[in-house]
Amino acid sequence: DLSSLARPQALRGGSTGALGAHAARRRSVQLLRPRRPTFRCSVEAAKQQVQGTLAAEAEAARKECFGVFCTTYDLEADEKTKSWKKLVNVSVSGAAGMISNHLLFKLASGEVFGQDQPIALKLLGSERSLQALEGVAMELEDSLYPLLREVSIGIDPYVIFEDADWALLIGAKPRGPGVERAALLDINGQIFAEQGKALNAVASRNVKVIVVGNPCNTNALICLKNAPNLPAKNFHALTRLDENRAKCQLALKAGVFYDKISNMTIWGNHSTTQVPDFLNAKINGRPVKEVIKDTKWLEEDFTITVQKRGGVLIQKWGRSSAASTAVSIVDAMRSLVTPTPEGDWFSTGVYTTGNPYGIAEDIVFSMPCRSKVRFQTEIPITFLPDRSIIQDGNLHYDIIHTGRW
Ligand SMILES: NC(=O)C1=CN([C@@H]2O[C@H](COP(=O)(O)OP(=O)(O)OC[C@H]3O[C@@H](n4cnc5c(N)ncnc54)[C@H](OP(=O)(O)O)[C@@H]3O)[C@@H](O)[C@H]2O)C=CC1
Ligand SMILES: O=C([O-])CC(=O)C(=O)O
Repeated sequence: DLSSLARPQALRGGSTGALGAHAARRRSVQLLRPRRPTFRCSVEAAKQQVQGTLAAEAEAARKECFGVFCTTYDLEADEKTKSWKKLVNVSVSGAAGMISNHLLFKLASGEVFGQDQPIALKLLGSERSLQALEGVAMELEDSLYPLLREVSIGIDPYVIFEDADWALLIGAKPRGPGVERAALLDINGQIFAEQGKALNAVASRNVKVIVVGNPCNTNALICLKNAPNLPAKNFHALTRLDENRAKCQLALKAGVFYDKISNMTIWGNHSTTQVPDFLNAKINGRPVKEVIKDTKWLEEDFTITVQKRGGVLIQKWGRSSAASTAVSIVDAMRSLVTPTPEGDWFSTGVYTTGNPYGIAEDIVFSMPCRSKVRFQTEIPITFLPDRSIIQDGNLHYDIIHTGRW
């Protein structure tokens, strides 16, 4: 039914309607399927009953899909796409914010999942950001990413997190100059309680959650505690930016390119209390202390530089890191879905229960992890503490990833 395909664009109006029609042709619709049924929470359903207007219908249509992304397609009918994997649903909160503005385009380009993985982006905003969110979705339309098959925008986490395979929880107030991240807890904590409940209710049972909004360790804990039906091991607090910063500083001091730095652990919180572990890190496969003889620099300057890097950046730029954070989210996701190179590891904030390091139970704490991918389907990531790999004080914590990536 072509009329139902065109309808959401016509209702939304504006110049993207024409682009939608163009893109529908470009994608050469071979097989038409009915549109997916619209999921509405009871509040929204009640609102629409009361209003009963075209505007409400347009709103509902817009929450389901956006513009050109309402076009139906059949990947199997096209030679180029028929070997592609099943669509992956990625929900992103704070989607109109600075970090997302970098991240969404990386996700859509295939940087994380590869060139045979089509993707649906479900973007969560708020009343205040809905216009901006439309702008973001329009830019995604205009980018013509072949892998980006669906985009929906909305303000209800119960809608946007439905069937999410990944939830990237970015939406939260950032700090300003001179403020510690922990001070954001009063404002931001509640967001993650609500979003945890929503994930618990509607996300894929195997959803992987990366909490970015600060203070991210505590927010991740709040989130997982509100999602008791999801595996706690699937929740992560983003400390990959700290790992990347630490690698950069070691490379700078050693005079090597940063790809020579490995085994970099960030222990603890994404805060000024974190411990970037130079004792177990390596440069060209050698312990850092064999390469960098300046112990004072390692023990004092290096640690403080990494701990305070975010704050210094805010002082200089007037706002917090956005592009490098987006890069680190991509790195963190890629590390979860690809086998970690032999002997190396990466850092992520994980739920500590059952950890092999003696870290207090029942918190979210960054530690070294490894990922093993076995290409099986729909089996959750499992953390298996493996004491046999603990050598020479190089502790790490295995993630056996058996998802479909
Ligand atoms: N873990 C890490 O390594 C890093 C974490 N961060 C954190 O990520 C978060 C997002 O940063 P960034 O994208 O730069 O921020 P932006 O201000 O650009 O966007 C944040 C989004 O969060 C939403 N939000 C929810 N509540 C509030 C609030 N009370 N005040 C303002 N915005 C709110 C807004 O979206 P809407 O209106 O749609 O809800 C807004 O668009 C921050 O908490 C920041 O501290 C930043 C860098 C690194
Ligand atoms: O410093 C901030 O507030 C933002 C952030 O978490 C970082 O850049 O590490």
